[in-house]
Amino acid sequence: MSKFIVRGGKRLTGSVKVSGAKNSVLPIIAASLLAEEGDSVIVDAPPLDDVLTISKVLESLGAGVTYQNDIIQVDARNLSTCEAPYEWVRKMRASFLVMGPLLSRLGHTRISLPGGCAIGTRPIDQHLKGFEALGAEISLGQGYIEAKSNGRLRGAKIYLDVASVGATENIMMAASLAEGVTTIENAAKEPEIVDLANYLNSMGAVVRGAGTGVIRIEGVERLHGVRHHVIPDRIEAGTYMVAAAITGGDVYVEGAIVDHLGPVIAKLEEMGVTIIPDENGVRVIGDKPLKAVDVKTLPYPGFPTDMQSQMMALLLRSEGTSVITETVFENRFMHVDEFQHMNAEIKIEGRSAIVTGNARLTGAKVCATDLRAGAALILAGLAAEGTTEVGGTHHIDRGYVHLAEKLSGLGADIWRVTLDESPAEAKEEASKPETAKNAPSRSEETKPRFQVQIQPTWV
Ligand SMILES: CC(=O)N[C@H]1[C@@H](OP(=O)(O)OP(=O)(O)OC[C@H]2O[C@@H](n3ccc(=O)[nH]c3=O)[C@H](O)[C@@H]2O)O[C@H](CO)[C@@H](O)[C@@H]1O
Ligand SMILES: C=C(OP(=O)(O)O)C(=O)O
Repeated sequence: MSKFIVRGGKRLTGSVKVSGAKNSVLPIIAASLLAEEGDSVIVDAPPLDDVLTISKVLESLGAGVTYQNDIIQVDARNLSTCEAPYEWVRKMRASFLVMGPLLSRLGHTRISLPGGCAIGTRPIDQHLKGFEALGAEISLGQGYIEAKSNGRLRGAKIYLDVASVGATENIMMAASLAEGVTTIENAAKEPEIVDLANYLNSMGAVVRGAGTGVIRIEGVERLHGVRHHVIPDRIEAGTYMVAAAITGGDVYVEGAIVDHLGPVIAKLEEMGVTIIPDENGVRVIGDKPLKAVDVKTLPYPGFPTDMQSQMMALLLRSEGTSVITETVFENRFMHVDEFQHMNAEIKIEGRSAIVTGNARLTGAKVCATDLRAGAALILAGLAAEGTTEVGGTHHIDRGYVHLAEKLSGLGADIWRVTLDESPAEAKEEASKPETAKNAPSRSEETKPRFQVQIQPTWV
């Protein structure tokens, strides 16, 4: 077990490079299961724990997976089973994204039910509704979902009750090998959907309209492996933009795609942060007092729920009172309690949080309740007086590549320590994959973690 130690008060300056997008690479790796010929080569794959998890799911299905220098290579020519085991699916909800590819390629799949998590119950009814519309028979039992089709899936018109990112992706992948045309109405429009559609199209699929509310997929008989570059992570980019603003700094976020960050940039500008975009990234300068603003999370192109907690950290430092309304997940204010340990004044009223600005944040021992909450606590720590200790680092490792290193590179006083384990933690450690278990001590995050831990068994 480890934690991040942050000593606040440093103004961040310099340049930080954004890694490949977690939420793109996960469905793209899953989609590689559709390639019956050739290897899939995925470039700019970030070395994250979630990437390891989905790779392990693919290996458990019989695919060959190697990882080196941010490139994942998948050989899915010969799959040995259609069953994705609990052991890996339980670690990460996005593992469920293998269901669409397996169903359409093999006509049968059995996957452990993904659980709820700290941010909400996260049902999968829209995924299943889509598979059923394509002709699959779905059954549930013993914690598993089974889907079977009699021959090829058949194209259908599917209206999603919620514009779910995962359901749109799963249905797009399943429909790519179906017979005939599928249309997804009220589809999610996130940039990661467009990245997946581009990937599928270069594999030989015919997907049109990704990025709009209606996606049309013309099924084909076979797909093949291709080389693909993953888009930069807009949430990681947004997190560093907030890091610059919260420390009154001047940071160039290299690789940030301005078009993907519209609502984040709009809110930062409304607060008085200076944003200077160019073709390779965006410069963020916190040179003025911060104004309070209201924020409402929405599906893309609205303000991303994955930036809500980081924005809350920043609003704590603004002049005035702000209201944050979370409309995407029903339980995504768990970080409020943790912020309160740092002297923040925040009141929850239904789906809104009333954030009192001008907080004199003080360092405290806090715990990441989910991935973005962890990042937000670190951001608050950067602006707090004294030392903040952020536990629950396994959440942060799911989605941020070398977070402490990147922030240190900007002048932050942050490092990582390994703690002695209690018996319960040792048990949890024992259930981790061998590669992670045998990892060298993470006494300080000075080395690329993923390569140290994972490469030996993957390559
Ligand atoms: C790996 C990945 O890409 N994760 C992202 C993805 O998660 P994920 O794909 O799980 O999120 P969804 O877009 O599916 O969820 C959005 C909302 O729809 C609901 N819902 C979803 C599916 C369903 O079948 N029924 C249903 O009711 C969810 O409970 C939630 O309230 O989009 C979220 C919303 O932008 C982001 O926070 C996550 O970072
Ligand atoms: C909620 C997130 O991811 P996931 O859907 O993988 O849990 C996130 O990236 O903030």
